[in-house]
Amino acid sequence: METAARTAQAVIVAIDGPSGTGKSSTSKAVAAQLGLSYLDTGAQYRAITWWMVNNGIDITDPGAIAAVAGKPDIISGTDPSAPTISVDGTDVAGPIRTQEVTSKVSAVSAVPEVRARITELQRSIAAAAENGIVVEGRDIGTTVLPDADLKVFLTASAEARAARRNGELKGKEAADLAATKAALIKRDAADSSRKTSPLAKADDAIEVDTSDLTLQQVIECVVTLIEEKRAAK
Ligand SMILES: Nc1ncnc2c1ncn2[C@@H]1O[C@H](COP(=O)(O)OP(=O)(O)O)[C@@H](O)[C@H]1O
Ligand SMILES: Nc1ccn([C@H]2C[C@H](O)[C@@H](COP(=O)(O)OP(=O)(O)O)O2)c(=O)n1
Repeated sequence: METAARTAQAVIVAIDGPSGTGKSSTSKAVAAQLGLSYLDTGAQYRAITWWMVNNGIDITDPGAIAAVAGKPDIISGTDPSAPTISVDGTDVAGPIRTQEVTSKVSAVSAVPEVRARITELQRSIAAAAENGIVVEGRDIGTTVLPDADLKVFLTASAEARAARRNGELKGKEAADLAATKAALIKRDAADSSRKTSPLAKADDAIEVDTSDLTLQQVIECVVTLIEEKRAAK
């Protein structure tokens, strides 16, 4: 895919970190405030996982996953005020957030053929973003966009992350704090220990612990870091 002609102020921002550290909320708000595109790469891995489940693929069999990894057509809308995700023309924004998909996404996203496919998609979306883009995930700074202008790695205590996730689930699905925390820790361990592009902080990423910060403080911190990068360009 061709690289779009970029505006002078275009910046590529990579935001990585484990679940519940504030990647999505921060990235969306920062992108909206600065007029950048926004890409939720976790939603893409969730979308391919949803497709595997929906098509009866045995997700305990990496060979079976690899064989069909190229089949689903995944399209991400990158407007931060209304991000979208579809698979083969179906809007899957809701179905990709179920506990079933959440419990299976680490296994699917560990398969190298899945990562190669989704990484290529992510790079072409970033290359087409004329005004720049905020891309959030697990391996953006290390693997997908190693030349990003700014890399941020968000962290937070498991307690803070579980409490945030439970706040979202309340009323929808059973929300037991200990169970949420255990599931988060299990997913972090799987995502950090896989062979192909695991969850990791890039050497040149700036680490921000969000445990005791409000969302607004994290947003302001990232906006300031981007403005510093833009001024130095
Ligand atoms: N600094 C923060 N303080 C309190 N709540 C936060 C903070 N950052 C995010 N949240 C809330 O925590 C939940 C998870 O945030 P999200 O952005 O989805 O994290 P991630 O994308 O890293 O999984 C959301 O409900 C969000 O509003
Ligand atoms: N760049 C990425 C982004 C997500 N993944 C995988 C691993 C994650 O557990 C799942 C889901 O990511 P997502 O960001 O939606 O998860 P949370 O919002 O943090 O719960 O996808 C990945 O392997 N690489």
